[in-house]
Amino acid sequence: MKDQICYDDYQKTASWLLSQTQHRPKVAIICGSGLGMLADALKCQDSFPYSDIPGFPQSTVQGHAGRLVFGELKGKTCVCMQGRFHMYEGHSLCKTTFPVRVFKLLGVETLIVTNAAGSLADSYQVGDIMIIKDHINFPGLAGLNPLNGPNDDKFGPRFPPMSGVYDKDLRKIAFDLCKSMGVSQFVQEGVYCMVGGPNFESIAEARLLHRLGVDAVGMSTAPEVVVATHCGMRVFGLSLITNKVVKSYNDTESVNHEAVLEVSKLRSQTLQMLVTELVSRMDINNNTT
Ligand SMILES: O=P(O)(O)O[C@@H]1C[C@H](O)[C@@H](CO)O1
Ligand code: HPA
Repeated sequence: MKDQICYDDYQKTASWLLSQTQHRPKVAIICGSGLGMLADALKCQDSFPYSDIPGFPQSTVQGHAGRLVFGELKGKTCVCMQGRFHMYEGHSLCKTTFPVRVFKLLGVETLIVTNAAGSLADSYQVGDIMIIKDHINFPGLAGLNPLNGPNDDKFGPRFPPMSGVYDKDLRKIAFDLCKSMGVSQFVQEGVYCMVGGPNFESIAEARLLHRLGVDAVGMSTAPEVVVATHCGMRVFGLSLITNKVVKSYNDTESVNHEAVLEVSKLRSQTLQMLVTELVSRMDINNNTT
């Protein structure tokens, strides 16, 4: 896939998908590392390996199956990415966010992003679910932004605001749902920070992020959210805290990807239930043909 992607490229992929499925999703869900089971809750599935979808990038990370799944969650039509694209895989940011613009052209209005993340906040525990209140896009601050290059006005403005991006109403609904599900003791709300990866943080880096007010750190999400916001989508995000980031030179533990995937499994049912109930409460105009 080429690095400069134009409107026609997104359009071709969207048209192909619309010709292959009757589903017309209003909600898109991106599954984080080890969180692909979110798609298992979809009823009446049509699924497509990324390798079969014209123009789609390919997933290379363990825990990211590489399948686009269409289906219904409690009667609401959704499309779910089982596997996302990360900058550290060698994809340009245009490629990592390619599906988001395709979703826009499919008619998607709300994007739900999920990820596995390490916690910096001292009060967080492994297995906590963090409702994302805001993000720090470190690569973005350093000039690595998926919106770099000529702006396509068909998608959105040259200088999109990024304040208030994570929808307040959806966050409130999610909180209330967690209370009614009896899981609020391990639900947090906080700031997610994207770093480039693929290495985990050094202790000095972890301390820097902690001082900056970061609650959880990961290697994705921010570029997808920037592109979704640019094209006018509503955004909701969840981080699953899979590890505590090592902040002390006395700490002998270290993180690894396998441990991240193990913790993801542990909370899979709760996350699935939360996302399903959240979607079922969304005010969306379903039209499924
Ligand atoms: O796709 P996400 O952000 O959930 O993946 C996280 C960040 C790295 O890709 C990986 C590290 O274990 O998990
Ligand atoms: N750091 C960065 N990304 C991550 C982590 C982490 O500790 N855990 C899961 N993804």
